[in-house]
Amino acid sequence: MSLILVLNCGSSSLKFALLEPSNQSTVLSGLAEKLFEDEPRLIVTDGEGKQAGPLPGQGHAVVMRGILEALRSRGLLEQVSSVGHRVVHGGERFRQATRITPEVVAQIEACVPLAPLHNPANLEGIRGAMEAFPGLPHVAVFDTAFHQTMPPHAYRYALPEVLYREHGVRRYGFHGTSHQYVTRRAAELLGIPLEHSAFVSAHLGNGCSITAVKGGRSVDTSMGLTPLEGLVMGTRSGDVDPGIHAFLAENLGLSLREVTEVLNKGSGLLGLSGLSNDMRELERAAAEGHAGARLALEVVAHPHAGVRGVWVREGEPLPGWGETDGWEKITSTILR
Ligand SMILES: Nc1ncnc2c1ncn2[C@@H]1O[C@H](COP(=O)(O)OP(=O)(O)O)[C@@H](O)[C@H]1O
Ligand SMILES: CC(=O)OP(=O)(O)O
Ligand SMILES: [Mg+2]
Repeated sequence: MSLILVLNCGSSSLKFALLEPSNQSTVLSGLAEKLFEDEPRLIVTDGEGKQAGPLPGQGHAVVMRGILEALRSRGLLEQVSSVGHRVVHGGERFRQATRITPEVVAQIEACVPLAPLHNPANLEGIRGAMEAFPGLPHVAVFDTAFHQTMPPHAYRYALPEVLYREHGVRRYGFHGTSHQYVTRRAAELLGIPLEHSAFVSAHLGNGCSITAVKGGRSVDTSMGLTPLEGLVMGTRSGDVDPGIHAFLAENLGLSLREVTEVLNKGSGLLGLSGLSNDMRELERAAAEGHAGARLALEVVAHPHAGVRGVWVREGEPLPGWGETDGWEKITSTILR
């Protein structure tokens, strides 16, 4: 068998799958979540069922070793013929999946400042897998690529033109593979030809984004220059008044790096609740009366949390709604 290993190094999790390309079946898949918390675990699913085991440390590199062991113990290591990597930020350079070369790695590194929670994790996955499978083709699939069809009025910020022209300051959008997949699949299931379809797709996990997809092409999305803009997320603030940076710097003496850290890692559900970035835990705590957890759920359900923003920006009602990733029950609250 000639199998494709697919790796998705997310901000808080690592998901992988081993695929049989001839019939698109999944031979093996797995998930390691809460990678930076106590006692991270790897759950592997194969034909026999699910097996969960502790990981000997935190972070993506440790999970990579766990995945290789899971493949080795099942005699699958030698059957891997290529590796696909989810990469979050590809800037304007990458409009499609791209074979990874040292030059491509350098470009992904150059985008680290634009996706500080993600591109470093993606690079760890790439380096770990390239070490494990040095002779195989590795391909990067970019979150940003699907959104390259957005028109300028959707991707340009109302900022001086020179910032776009010389420094690439624009909306890029993320979770593109996910939005593309769910809207294609939704059109298929509804029997609508893709070119006549129109959907709003919500990707709700630790990172959250919403995208307007018309005729199978992304026309607008909530995430921006970085995956910080838009919806309230696990540890990310989503939209805030841009004046907040100056306020925090001038009144609390925070450096820009510290402000970025607060907005990316200490905000969102975690910041609001003071308890957790995990929707499951917040739902439990809210049911038990935890005030912070309740507030966090109310804030994500509020229209200002941005779910309706893309819809409104697009200017016309879009009939379809697709949803994906971690959150399972929250959408009905949001759409209320
Ligand atoms: N069954 C569930 N119900 C509600 N929320 C869930 C559920 N499972 C996972 N989640 C949420 O999804 C988050 C994980 O999102 P995920 O997209 O898998 O991670 P990442 O964004 O790092 O890839 C968790 O922190 C939690 O908030
Ligand atoms: C771009 C992004 O937010 O990704 P994730 O959901 O993996 O955090
Ligand atoms: Mg995610």
